[in-house]
Amino acid sequence: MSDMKLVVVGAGGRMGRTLVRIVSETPGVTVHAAIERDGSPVIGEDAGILAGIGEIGVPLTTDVLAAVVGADGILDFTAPAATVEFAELAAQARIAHIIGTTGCSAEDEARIDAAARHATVVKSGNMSVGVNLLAVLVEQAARALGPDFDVEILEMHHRHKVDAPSGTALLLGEAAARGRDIKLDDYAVRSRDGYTGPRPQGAIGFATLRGGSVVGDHTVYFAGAGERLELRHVAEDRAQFAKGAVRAALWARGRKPGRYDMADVLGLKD
Ligand SMILES: NC(=O)C1=CN([C@@H]2O[C@H](COP(=O)(O)OP(=O)(O)OC[C@H]3O[C@@H](n4cnc5c(N)ncnc54)[C@H](OP(=O)(O)O)[C@@H]3O)[C@@H](O)[C@H]2O)C=CC1
Ligand SMILES: O=C(O)C1=N[C@H](C(=O)O)C[C@H](O)C1
Repeated sequence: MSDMKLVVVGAGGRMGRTLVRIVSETPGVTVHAAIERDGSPVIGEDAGILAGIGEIGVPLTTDVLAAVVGADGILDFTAPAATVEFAELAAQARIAHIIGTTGCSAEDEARIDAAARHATVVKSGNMSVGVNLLAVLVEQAARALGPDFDVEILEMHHRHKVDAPSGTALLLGEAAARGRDIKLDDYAVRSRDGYTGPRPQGAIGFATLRGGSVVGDHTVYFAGAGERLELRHVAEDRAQFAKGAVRAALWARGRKPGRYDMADVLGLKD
């Protein structure tokens, strides 16, 4: 089979540069085009040079319509407003759309669901193998320990991150809620300030730290009376997210349109 041709959108960003590097290093996939937004100072630069791997002959452009011609998939770690537009484009082109973008609203999610009628969409708040396995363990722990153990999720990311709680923290919260057979939205406490009163029974709490260059730290606490379990993941390198995204793209190739996540890709669903 020929190489899978992938369009990297947001190719000048932290994840975009990492994706260009990982796609270039991975057999079976190739960088078909590299897209940045209108007005970006990196337009015209070679995507490989920007990614620190030397020239690959793919200049950054703004022309995403031309980019999807002949492409098999889009790798998208950008921003919600951009992602919903790329989803519609992927649907028109009937190709795979791998979405790592976090911070999407319910309305954005509905537009992505609609696009997934025609595109093969894999979307996850975290594309690493480790976090997706952690989510399985969190679901099991929540089921076994029950509501007597208070669930709190602490995350820390670099100073540039614009959304909170992180997509990963929410993914882990969903896993805990599944384990308890409840809906996260009914129990989530996403921030605390001032005279909050005691902790509501069964709450799933979130706490956010931002600073420096932290790639991504997540700890799920199960705090009981007299004992505490802590499940933790530390991302040391963005390459793990990019490798997960490439794995998702290869998995999505030729698969019927629909909405999938990394647990589907990794075979973690029963
Ligand atoms: N699911 C996962 O495993 C992971 C998800 N993420 C998520 O990925 C997203 C990006 O993170 P990160 O790389 O750190 O952020 P960056 O801000 O470094 O990169 C985003 C890039 O997308 C560009 N962009 C925004 N809008 C458009 C558009 N309409 N067309 C083309 N390019 C556009 C930005 O350009 P400009 O700077 O000009 O706005 C920027 O270059 C975040 O939502 C983050 O949470 C990150 C890591 C892992
Ligand atoms: O913005 C980031 O950097 C990251 N975002 C994702 C998230 O919101 O969880 C994944 C990872 O932790 C890095």
